[in-house]
Parts: sequence; structure tokens; C-alpha cells
Amino acid sequence: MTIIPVSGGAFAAYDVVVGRGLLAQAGAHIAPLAKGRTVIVTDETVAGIHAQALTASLTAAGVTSEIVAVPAGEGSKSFAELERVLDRLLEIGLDRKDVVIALGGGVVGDLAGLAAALFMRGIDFVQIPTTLLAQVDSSVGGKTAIDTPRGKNLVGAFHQPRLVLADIDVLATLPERQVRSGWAEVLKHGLICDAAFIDWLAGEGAAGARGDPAALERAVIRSVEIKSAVVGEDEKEAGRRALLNLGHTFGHAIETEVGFDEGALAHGEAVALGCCMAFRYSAGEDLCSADDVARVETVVAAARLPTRLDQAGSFAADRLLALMAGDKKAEGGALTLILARGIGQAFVAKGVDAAKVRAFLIEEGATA
Ligand SMILES: NC(=O)c1ccc[n+]([C@@H]2O[C@H](COP(=O)([O-])OP(=O)(O)OC[C@H]3O[C@@H](n4cnc5c(N)ncnc54)[C@H](O)[C@@H]3O)[C@@H](O)[C@H]2O)c1
Ligand SMILES: O=C(O)C(=O)C[C@@H](O)[C@H](O)[C@H](O)COP(=O)(O)O
Ligand SMILES: [Zn+2]
Repeated sequence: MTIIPVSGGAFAAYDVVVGRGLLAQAGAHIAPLAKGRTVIVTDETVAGIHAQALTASLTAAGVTSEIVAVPAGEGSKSFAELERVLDRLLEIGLDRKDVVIALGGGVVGDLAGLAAALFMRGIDFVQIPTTLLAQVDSSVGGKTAIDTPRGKNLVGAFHQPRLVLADIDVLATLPERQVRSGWAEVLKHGLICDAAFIDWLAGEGAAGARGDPAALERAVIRSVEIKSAVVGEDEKEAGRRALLNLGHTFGHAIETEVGFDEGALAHGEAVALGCCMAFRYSAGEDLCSADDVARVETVVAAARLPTRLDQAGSFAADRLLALMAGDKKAEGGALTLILARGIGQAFVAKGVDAAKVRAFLIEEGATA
């Protein structure tokens, strides 16, 4: 078991616990935090596979729990499901001493976290991430949100969990495509700031993208170390945290254009494609080399993730550009992109010329 603390001046410190068999021990970890009841927010798929182990563990530790299940998939990051979850918490009669437990992937974590942030102006929540993506990324750092047809994650709150339990064993039931989607955020962490991590992920570590538990555990630990260091310094994305958005300015616009249809394009797939686009844009600006671009495309393709825009569909440059201008990093309508001077050397570029980005999108295959 590895414990990675997440701490910064601006919020109460918490631990991310990474290991095997943690779901069966969850009750013992959560009991000291839960002075009253718990509500497990999960999705219908995860409820059928993993909820029973969690409730049994909570019961054994003397913690009562109820389950609230939402439909699986990105569609649950909506006003309608947020309202339904909040109404169930009220109906159950939770109070401020009670705890919400998010058991699931990034969708459940983002939705349950936002519900916890809003319920009676904020109650405690615990993250038990069950996808690779959620273990390496979404369960850590306190970003919670829902989507609107106007864009990804546009309504949300920063609300840090009290504890994160990342049980590598629960990944054994994850469909292969979801493992690869989570792998994209792992690659992203290396591309941002750790070239040696990319070397490992491209070599021995590549077994993780095929579900090898030892490689997955190491990938989760290194990802959480990278993310927790960034979040500890800059909880609310005033500066450095924006680096964690590498690949997302392009990726979120593409996800929005496909109507958040994760059957067509999962979040991690959009991020993988977005990282390739960010490196190609950087090379076009002479910031990084063609060799860097080739290396990024190779590690992304090795995990059977998309590298080119036409793998995600057909897009109009002006539609993508308009969505990018509505991104949360944009300032006064001016674009912010996360670009790179090389592998492991990402930086925040503000005031990026929209006309250049439009021309780039057309080069990438978007229609004029
Ligand atoms: N808050 C953040 O910092 C942050 C970071 C990254 C991504 N996100 C968000 O996370 C979301 C994507 O998360 P995701 O990729 O985990 O998707 P997801 O939550 O939709 O899970 C993917 C699928 O896997 C199923 N599943 C989950 N765990 C399983 C398991 N152990 N076994 C079998 N099936 C399982 C789910 O039911 C779902 O169908 C996006 O909305 C994205 O915006 C948020
Ligand atoms: O934690 C962060 O900060 C991130 O940017 C992590 C991203 O992987 C994640 O998809 C996040 O939800 C994107 O945030 P947003 O602010 O661009 O909506
Ligand atoms: Zn992401």
C-alpha cells in the first residue's frame, strides 16, 4: 500500500491510498471520517459489480450506508442527474456530519463531488475510483462538474475529497477500452513534466495499457504524485494547474462536438488526440521538434488511442474554435493553450492567435 498526501495551504490535507484489496478494507479507512451515515453514489454498472463489497466492508466497520445509482456514462454529468442525486440526499435525510462516497469512474466522481459541494453548502466526500482514469486523475484535486450542451465541465466547484482509495484490483473488471482511455491521462502526466516516465510507459510500463496490475499500480502512483504536487501548489488553477489541461482545449471541444457520446469518443481518447494536436501545434510554432511529435504519436498509437482528428469524426474549424474560445482557460475571448517545448516540458501559452489556431485546425483536417 502506498500513501500519497495531497496538501496545500488552501485546503485540508488528505491521503490518496493506492494498493490491492482496498475495497474490502474501505470501512476501516472511512469509519474515522464518518461520524454519521454514508451515501454511496455510484453508477448502475459499478453498483452491480462492486457496491456489495463496499457496503459489506462499511457494515463490518459499523458504518451505515445507502446506495444512490445513476445511469452509467457521461450523460449523467447533467443538471437532471445532479438534481436527482441532491433530492435523494435530502429524502434520505443526510446532515452535515454525514459523508458522500463516490464509487465509480470520473463521471460518478465529478457528479457526486459536485452534489457534496452543494448539499447544505458542502459536506465531506470520499472518492473510491473504479476506472484507471479516475484513479490517476479525476479522484484527485477536487475538480467537480457537470456538462452543458455549451461545453464540458462548465458548471462545477472545487471541493476536495477527505480521502481517496484507489484499489488496483477493481480495475480487473474494467473493459479494455476504458483501461486505454485512462492510459491517455497517464501519458499526459509524463508529457507535461516527466520524460523518464514516458520512457518507462513506452517500454516496460506499456504492459499497464494491456491491464497488467503491477504496471498499472506503478502508473497510478506516479500519476498521483505528479498531480498532487501540482494541485498542492495551485488548487484553483490560478497558474501551474492549467498544465494538467494538456490536450484538453482541443479534446473538450471535440468531445462537445460529438455530443458527449463516449461510445464514439471517450474522454481519454479525446485527451490522447488533443495531446498529439498540442504537440503538432507546438512543432508548427518551432517550440518542439518533429522527433518529439513522432515520439508522442508513437506512444499514443501504441495504446491504440487516436492520434488524428479524422479518427474522431468530421469537424468544422469554426465550430471547434468557438468551443475553444468558451474554454475555462480563455481570458476575454483570447485562447489559452497548453503547449510544449519538448517531452516533459509543457507550458501555459496565453493569448494564442485564433487565426493561427483556425489554420492549424484546417491543416488537421477540419473543414474551413
Ligand atoms: N475532475 C477531474 O479532475 C477529472 C479528470 C479527468 C476526467 N474527468 C472526467 O471524468 C469523466 C470520465 O471518467 P471515466 O473515464 O472514468 O468514465 P466513466 O465514469 O463513465 O466510466 C467509464 C465506464 O466504465 C464503467 N466502469 C467503471 N468502473 C468499472 C469497473 N471497475 N469495472 C467495470 N466497469 C466499470 C462505468 O460504468 C462506465 O460505463 C469525464 O467526464 C471527464 O470529464 C474529471
Ligand atoms: O485536474 C485538473 O486540473 C485537470 O485539468 C485534469 C483533467 O484531466 C480533467 O479532465 C479536468 O476535469 C479538466 O478540467 P477543466 O477545468 O478543463 O474542465
Ligand atoms: Zn481529463
